[in-house]
Amino acid sequence: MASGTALLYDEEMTRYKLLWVDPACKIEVPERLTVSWEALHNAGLSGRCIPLPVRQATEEEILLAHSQEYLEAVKKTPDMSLEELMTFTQQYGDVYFHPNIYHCAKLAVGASLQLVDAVMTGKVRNGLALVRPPGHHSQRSEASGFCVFNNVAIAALYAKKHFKIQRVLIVDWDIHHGQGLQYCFEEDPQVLYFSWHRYEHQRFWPNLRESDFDSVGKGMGAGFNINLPWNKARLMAPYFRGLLEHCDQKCLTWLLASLQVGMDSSDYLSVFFHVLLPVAYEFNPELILVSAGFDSAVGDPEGHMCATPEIFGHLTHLLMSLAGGRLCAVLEGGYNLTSLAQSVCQTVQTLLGDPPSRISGLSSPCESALESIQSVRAAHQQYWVCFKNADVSLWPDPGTKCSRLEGDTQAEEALKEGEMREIVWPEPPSRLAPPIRTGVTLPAGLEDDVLTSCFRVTGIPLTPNQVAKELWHPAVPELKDEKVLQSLGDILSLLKEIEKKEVRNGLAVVPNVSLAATFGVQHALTSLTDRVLLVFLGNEAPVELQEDGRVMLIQLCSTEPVETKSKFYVPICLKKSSSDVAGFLHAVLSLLLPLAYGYDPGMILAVMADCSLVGAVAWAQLIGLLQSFAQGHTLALIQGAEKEIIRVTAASLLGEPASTLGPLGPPLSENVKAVEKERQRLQTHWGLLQTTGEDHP
Ligand SMILES: CC(O)(O)CCCCCNCCCN
Ligand SMILES: [Zn+2]
Repeated sequence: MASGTALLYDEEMTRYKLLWVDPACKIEVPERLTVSWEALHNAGLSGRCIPLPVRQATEEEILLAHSQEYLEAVKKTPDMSLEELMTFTQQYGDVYFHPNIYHCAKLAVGASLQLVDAVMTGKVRNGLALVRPPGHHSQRSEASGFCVFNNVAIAALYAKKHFKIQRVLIVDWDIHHGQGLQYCFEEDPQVLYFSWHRYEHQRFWPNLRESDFDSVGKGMGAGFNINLPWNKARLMAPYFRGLLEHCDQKCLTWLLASLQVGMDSSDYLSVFFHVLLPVAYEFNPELILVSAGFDSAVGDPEGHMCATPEIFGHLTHLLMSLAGGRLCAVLEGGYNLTSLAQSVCQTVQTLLGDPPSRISGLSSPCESALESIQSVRAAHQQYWVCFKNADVSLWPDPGTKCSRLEGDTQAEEALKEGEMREIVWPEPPSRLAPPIRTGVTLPAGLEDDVLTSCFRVTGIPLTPNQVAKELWHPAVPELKDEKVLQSLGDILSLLKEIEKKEVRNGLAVVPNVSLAATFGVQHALTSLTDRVLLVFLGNEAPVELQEDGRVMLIQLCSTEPVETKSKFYVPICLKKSSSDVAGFLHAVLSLLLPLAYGYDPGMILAVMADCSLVGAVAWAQLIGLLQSFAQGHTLALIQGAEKEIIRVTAASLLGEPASTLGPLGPPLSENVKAVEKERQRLQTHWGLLQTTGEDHP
């Protein structure tokens, strides 16, 4: 199994810059690379990566995505005078040339291809290419938006050609629409292109009608282009204009705060749960390319978004469950040197396997984001079975100009200038990863190769009255069984190792999983955290739930569950769940993940009481996704000695990417209905469950 994270960087790519005055281009500066590289170095992250040399792309490689005449034209720029460069630049939009930019553009492509080689040959598991110029706006015969060659487009075409892969997912989280990628792959069903971008009903650059959600791809490529437009824009009502003239800095700050209309982490995660991940799992990619633009982070002069840098640690982690973890991230935009550097570090730290930091204060997606989510799901409903049962009342026709009050550019600029001075955000919390990743307690005789890299933990068996004290549980005969008392002692020592931050997560194979789960929850609540998420696969849920919210129980069962009104008890009844992998996944993505992010637990207990409910691969996928939470503090409890389940659980807890679920059939409609019913019931309590705007129930 491949391991290791590649990091590609060459300071040669800092040796070009804007040589004349152009307000549109002044933000694309060499320091973008140097601050990112230095931040990775100072955080001790670059030292944990595998450095790979960049190289110049060959002409043949560039011609995969660009025309000969365009290449010939760009080839002439190194010998051009300043005037000739300015004239040459005029023919394109929002981009600039420099005598050394052709050289750097070849290095940016070459770095991307080196990364694809290393990942596809298994030399590394994943990696990041820190490059400039960026690429996702450049087209076959045209430079655009600071881009000269389309790094990620060439990487995808190169991967298809040299590694014979047939399904590449491109995730473009840059705040601008990568129209160059859309044009390149819109008829290609082998490359699924997903982009979110500021759109504001076509008022935001590059102001293209085809950046809207109804551009779904063409011909054979229909369904393989997903645009998620962000349409909320600051409403510069004319009466603000008057106010501005009398506005001092304080009032400007207040005004900005009330206008701060960028999207935040709740919006981003909702799009992952309800749009990108369902399609990505159904597409079942063999490789993930990320057009990693960080102008979608807070503080960026282009993006004006509110999501703080740690969100990129989560977005990266959620994507690492796909394609067997083969993920190549290539830098695109990002112009606030502080949030750019922090976001790059968050991304690399997750690629290295460190647990994402807890994200608190998530709420629900804003109304505008819900409109976009609903519109995209409706537009793609005919192409992806995961949206088959989505509420389809299509949002206003695409491309409608919302009745926005026209912006007042002078005031808008004033706001922006003022705004840039005002935005501050907390440093991302440090993400300590304990020295030992996985502790394991299991009955003797269950040796297995993967378990050797776990840390064996054996506790002192509990005495019956110790249990009576620790366990608010009616005394049951099992509590006399010395195997049970031993396993409770083992769990106690595992939890203590986690509590002491010696161990990140743990696996216990137990004789009685219900007692173990009850004991684990109660001990975690007394010594580790005030919120435990218990994910229980089996029909008899162990714990009585106090409605105080200190435990959230998500129970996957096969028999009709009890009716419940509780917002902390979520029974998910799935029929034939072991064969309906798509139904299981739908429950995980549209219900379990949003709930867990909204609940923000300090500990996760993942309990497999009944091995027949889901297959080993689906369970391993779940264990991987659950490590997004609680700084990776996951305790898996398994009853019985299903060797395959034990092995995949340990492998996933150790950070091995779960193997892919393979092509997914349509989910059983009764299972989708059961999940949708729960989602409807709970979405007023847990906002991340929402997928539609208010007006459309
Ligand atoms: C890689 C990238 O997507 O970040 C490039 C964005 C280009 C933006 C051009 N317009 C700039 C207008 C200045 N206010
Ligand atoms: Zn951008």
